[in-house]
Amino acid sequence: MSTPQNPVLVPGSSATPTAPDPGRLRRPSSGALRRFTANPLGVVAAVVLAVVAVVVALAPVLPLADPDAIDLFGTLQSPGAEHLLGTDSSGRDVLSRLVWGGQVNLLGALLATAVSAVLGVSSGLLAGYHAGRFDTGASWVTSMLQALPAIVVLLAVRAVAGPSTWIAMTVFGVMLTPGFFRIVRGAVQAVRGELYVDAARVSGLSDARIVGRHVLTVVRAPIIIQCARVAGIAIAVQAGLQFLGVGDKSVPSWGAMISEGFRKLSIAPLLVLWPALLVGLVCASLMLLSNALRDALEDRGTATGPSRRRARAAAAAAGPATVVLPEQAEEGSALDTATGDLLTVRGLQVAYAQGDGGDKTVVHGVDLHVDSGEVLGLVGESGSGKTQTAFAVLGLLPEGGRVSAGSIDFRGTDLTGLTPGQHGALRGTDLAYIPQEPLSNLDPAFKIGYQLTTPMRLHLGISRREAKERALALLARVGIPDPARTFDSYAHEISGGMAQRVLIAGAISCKPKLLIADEPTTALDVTVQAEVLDLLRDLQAEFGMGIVLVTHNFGVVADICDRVAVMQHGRIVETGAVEDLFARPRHPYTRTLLDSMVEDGPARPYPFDDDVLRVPAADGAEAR
Ligand SMILES: Nc1ncnc2c1ncn2[C@@H]1O[C@H](COP(=O)(O)OP(=O)(O)OP(=O)(O)O)[C@@H](O)[C@H]1O
Repeated sequence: MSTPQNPVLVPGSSATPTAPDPGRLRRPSSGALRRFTANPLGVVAAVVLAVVAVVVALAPVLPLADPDAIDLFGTLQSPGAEHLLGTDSSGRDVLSRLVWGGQVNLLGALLATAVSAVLGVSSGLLAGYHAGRFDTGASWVTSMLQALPAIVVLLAVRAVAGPSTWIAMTVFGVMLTPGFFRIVRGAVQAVRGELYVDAARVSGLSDARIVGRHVLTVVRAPIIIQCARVAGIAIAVQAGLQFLGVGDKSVPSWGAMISEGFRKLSIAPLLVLWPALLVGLVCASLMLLSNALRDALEDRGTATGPSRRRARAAAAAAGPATVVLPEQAEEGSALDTATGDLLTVRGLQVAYAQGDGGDKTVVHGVDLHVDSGEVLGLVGESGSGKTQTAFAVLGLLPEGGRVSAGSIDFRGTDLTGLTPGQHGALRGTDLAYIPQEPLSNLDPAFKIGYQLTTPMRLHLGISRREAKERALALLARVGIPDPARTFDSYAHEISGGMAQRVLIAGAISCKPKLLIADEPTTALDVTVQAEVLDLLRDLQAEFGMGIVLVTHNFGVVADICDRVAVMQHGRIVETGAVEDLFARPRHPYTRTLLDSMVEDGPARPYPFDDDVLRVPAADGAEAR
């Protein structure tokens, strides 16, 4: 198995909120609104911003004086009935110029925010989700942008492109891209390592859907917060440029008004007060709003605990309740060329590209065979290559891994010749997977019901209501005592055993032809282990599917498997019917594994004859 990944978190700073722990976040809900309205500072800030935005937007229809009308006989007037906030050194109405100036400043800030959000979020999503060269290139570009002094760049742009506020704010938006990029990239990298994302992949969801469904949910809150912060920064910088006289002087602006008021400070101190007050008020409100949003959106309550991938252990997520959909399941088969055999693996090699240009082969010429309705145990100690073999069949080898030789014949089609898209179309339908860590394979941001019904609706094109009915039926079938309640629960609200049943429900929902279960009981306590094995056995009999059960536990093999293949160092060293192999293990490695099982004791009593089970213990005495 590969090394667990740690989430890449972005260090917090005034302009850069930390990327959230995806395991901690849940979907923004009405609770977020409640938390937000409970924060008086946030509410006041939102009201202030709303009032300013509405007044500025209504400038053309409000009964305001012409902001550019010069009155040389009425300069520097104090506030009065005719000019509520007085006049400037050219006799222009200050209130009118403030309101009209807001259009330039607020729209400029909006432009900068939109540019930086669109560029930063899209590049962050791509870099975080796909990594590789784009990540390297985008990280390099954003580092370079961060190193550039924004004001100097904006002055240079002014010199080259003229005083246009829109050009300046577009460039400034590009310069603010790294903030969004780093937040999103960090969050996506953390989410990408989550098992529930692999689960979604196995359930047949496309990358775009996975990003939309699992990834954007996690980064939504920090993006909103960052938007508020960037808008505040853009207003402040814009006003600063206008103050320096490098803005567009043909239209009123807050910065230019501050500049003029500053020059007349000794004779008309109020002139600087109004625009400075407005800039301060808007910037402070944006900051307070972003803090309130952070508190409201990121306070999701109960933690589910860190859940990091155990290599690429992907899980079968959800599909339709095929207990009531046998005909669709048959039609849903992506392979039309079925033969009598289900899975035949010949000479399978899995290799990983190494930094020195060479290959590291981790699976060496594995041969396997599984018939429909047969349960094959794939046994071996940790690192023997069981999971790599299973992932090769699923088409989910981790980055850098590939099938370097051999064939995987699944119902008459060689899976090694399929494109990733074709292989993906089989996952969640003909091929299903049950993982080892059930809770980690459920997205903490979504209710169980949503996770069950979404792939169901995708694969079968059924309505939300129909999908719910089928999901409830399926939950009942796998032995969930209160399906409706579990349907409406989050992952952290159910036990590990229930989570495993939910995943089994998802895995069998498309009536798969082949189910690969990777140590499906390891994370469960002994009683629940037995129940889950019983369930698997019942479902296998009911659906007639083939099962490959990856395990290191011969007790589990004895409990449920028909045949067993023993792996060591990436090779199958022995294979045979379970009874034969238990009675007459031929390979020394198999004997060692059996001996260790005998010492530990079986998971529970074997389902077959006592005589068969007597295997020689290490000291030569018979043991079971
Ligand atoms: N991403 C990877 N890059 C290189 N080698 C890898 C990678 N993932 C796994 N391996 C190697 O492949 C070999 C087989 O690993 P695999 O995960 O199949 O073992 P396993 O039998 O499933 O063990 P476990 O029971 O611990 O999961 C190991 O030697 C492991 O180091």
